Amino acid sequence: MIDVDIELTVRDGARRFDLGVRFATEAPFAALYGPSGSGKSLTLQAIAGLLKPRAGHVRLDGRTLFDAARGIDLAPRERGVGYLFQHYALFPHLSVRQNIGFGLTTWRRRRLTPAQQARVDSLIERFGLSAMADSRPGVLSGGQQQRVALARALVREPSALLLDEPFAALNPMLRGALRRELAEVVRQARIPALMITHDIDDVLELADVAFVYQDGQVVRDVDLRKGESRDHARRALGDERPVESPMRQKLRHLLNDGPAAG
Ligand SMILES: Nc1ncnc2c1ncn2[C@@H]1O[C@H](COP(=O)(O)OP(=O)(O)OP(=O)(O)O)[C@@H](O)[C@H]1O
Repeated sequence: MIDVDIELTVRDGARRFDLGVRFATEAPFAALYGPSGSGKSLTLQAIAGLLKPRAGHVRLDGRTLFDAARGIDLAPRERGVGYLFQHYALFPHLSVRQNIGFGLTTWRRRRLTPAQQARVDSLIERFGLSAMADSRPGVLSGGQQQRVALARALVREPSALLLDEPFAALNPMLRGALRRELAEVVRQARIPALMITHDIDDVLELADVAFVYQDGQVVRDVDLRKGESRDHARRALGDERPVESPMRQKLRHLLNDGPAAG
């Protein structure tokens, strides 16, 4: 269960941006959907504790991470959330193994305990990264880099996963396959995920519920589990593009995802 109700303002010279959003859901996979610059990343940063709202609260599974009125503001490390950054933010000078283990180290203690090392190894195996565990991120494909970033986000056994445009760095050919992979990882980890995206197909393929952003506010929420048609969901999400013909849809699936079933 994630419950967010926050107000914050950021300034950049004479420019200011006001964010005032409120949403709550028990859905395992929620999306924050909206145009560029509408406040999605600021929301994720506030949930992770990287930005401090001036008012409101953030609750996760009944735990209060932030509450302005009660003076609660947990440090990012204490919040128990995994963060997958846009473009992954892997350390180029560290190996895959060191990147994954990084979240478990501190300034004072750089070496992992045997138990922590075992956890890193199990993630390396689970994500199919054994052959490249000692390689640096620069030599990996986009999909492999995403897996390293996901393993790093999960290494501290978080109670929620925050995903900032998880497919932004990938070419369209890879997106379909990696959406399925991400869905499987989130299902296996049994923790709720909150994903931000401005790609409507990410929402339609992955999310149970979507909160639609506009100018720093949530203007609509859309329940995608109702079993209504994709076209209906598209319209509810505010997608004005003309509806795709079945032939074009099939072509797009063939191009992105390989042969369609049936
Ligand atoms: N640290 C900051 N200081 C000042 N302004 C900021 C800061 N971070 C974001 N902004 C501004 O706040 C607004 C919302 O930014 P945000 O990154 O949340 O948008 P977004 O919906 O995530 O967009 P995108 O999909 O492009 O990532 C933008 O106008 C942005 O320029």
